[in-house]
Amino acid sequence: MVLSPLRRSISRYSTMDLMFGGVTPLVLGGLGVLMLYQLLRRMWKRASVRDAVVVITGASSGLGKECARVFHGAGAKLILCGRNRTLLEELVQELSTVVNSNRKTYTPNTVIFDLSKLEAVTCAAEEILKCHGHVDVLINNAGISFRGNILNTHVSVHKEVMDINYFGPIALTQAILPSMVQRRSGRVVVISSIQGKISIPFRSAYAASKHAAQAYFDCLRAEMEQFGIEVSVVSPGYIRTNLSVNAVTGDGSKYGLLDKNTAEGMDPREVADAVLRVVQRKQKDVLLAGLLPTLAVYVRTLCPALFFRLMAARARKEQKPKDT
Ligand SMILES: NC(=O)C1=CN([C@@H]2O[C@H](COP(=O)(O)OP(=O)(O)OC[C@H]3O[C@@H](n4cnc5c(N)ncnc54)[C@H](OP(=O)(O)O)[C@@H]3O)[C@@H](O)[C@H]2O)C=CC1
Ligand SMILES: CCCCCCCCCCCCCCCC(=O)OCC(=O)COP(=O)(O)O
Repeated sequence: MVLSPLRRSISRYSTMDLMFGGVTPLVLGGLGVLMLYQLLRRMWKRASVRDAVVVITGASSGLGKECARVFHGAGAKLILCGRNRTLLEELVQELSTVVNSNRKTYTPNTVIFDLSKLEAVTCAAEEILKCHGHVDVLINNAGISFRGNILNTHVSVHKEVMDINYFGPIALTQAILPSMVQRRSGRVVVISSIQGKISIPFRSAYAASKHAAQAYFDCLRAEMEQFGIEVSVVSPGYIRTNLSVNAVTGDGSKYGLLDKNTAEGMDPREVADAVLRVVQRKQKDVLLAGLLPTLAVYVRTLCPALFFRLMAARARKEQKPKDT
């Protein structure tokens, strides 16, 4: 189309005017307002854990112990759970001596029980509720891992891992939920794993228990929303703890070794800080892992055939000496 010189200059003028005088500042201004709104919304949405009653299972070591330190520092009223009374009492002692000039801190309570014993879990839930009359945040952190070839694994071992990583936490959650529902308030956090999203060879019992937990807590999130109760699933990659040392093998014996991946894993303190942020920001489902494990989760979803090939190759390469 050929424009007359006058119409060309009007058209050019309108375009320039629209870009620099009209639309651009409007768009930029709009974006600025939107960003400010999002920032303020995030700040308003933040939940404080100060004075909140926070239950942490598996607080005697590793990630649970670091969560205890971080949530204590943030001013939470802690109820620390585990089987090892001595380790938990040492932690209470340590936390009681921490001086925090910024905010009031509380001496934690402890509740000792074995997650694999369902009656003990029910009694423990009653004891937990008696501490402060309610629970604001339940962090299902305790867990055990597994090392073994499926061919040499007793079904009783699958059951043991499932009892500790799945049935125990869901029994505890269900025992505490009614009081949360009554108060129309509360948050349930579960420390799952990247292996709740993908399954890698020689981890069958562990990966299965973490997948089960992911499914259960996703259902719980949907069912609890109407009562104002929120659910967070946190899925970390390797963390530098005793998880591999405490892992169980196919015949039920302890694995007892610190794996290289675990030794080179994330600092538990950083993961604990991230768990605090998950609670404060009310995040629902969070991956805490490096590029490769995160990529693996996407490849498993988008290109499963490739993922299965990679895992089969890994299985051939990584036969554990204990399994041959
Ligand atoms: N380390 C890692 O690489 C990763 C860990 N995770 C998850 O983090 C969570 C914490 O593990 P982590 O700190 O690494 O490992 P640790 O072995 O250091 O800690 C495990 C905790 O679970 C408790 N626990 C184990 N069995 C039972 C039981 N039968 N009843 C009650 N408590 C029990 C232990 O306490 P006690 O002995 O006193 O009973 C201990 O405090 C687990 O759920 C794990 O799956 C997720 C991804 C990566
Ligand atoms: C073409 C691109 C392909 C990319 C796909 C890459 C596939 C690589 C596989 C990576 C596997 C990551 C496994 C991570 C496992 C993990 O972090 O687990 C956390 C734990 O719970 C550790 O428990 P464990 O008992 O196993 O120590």
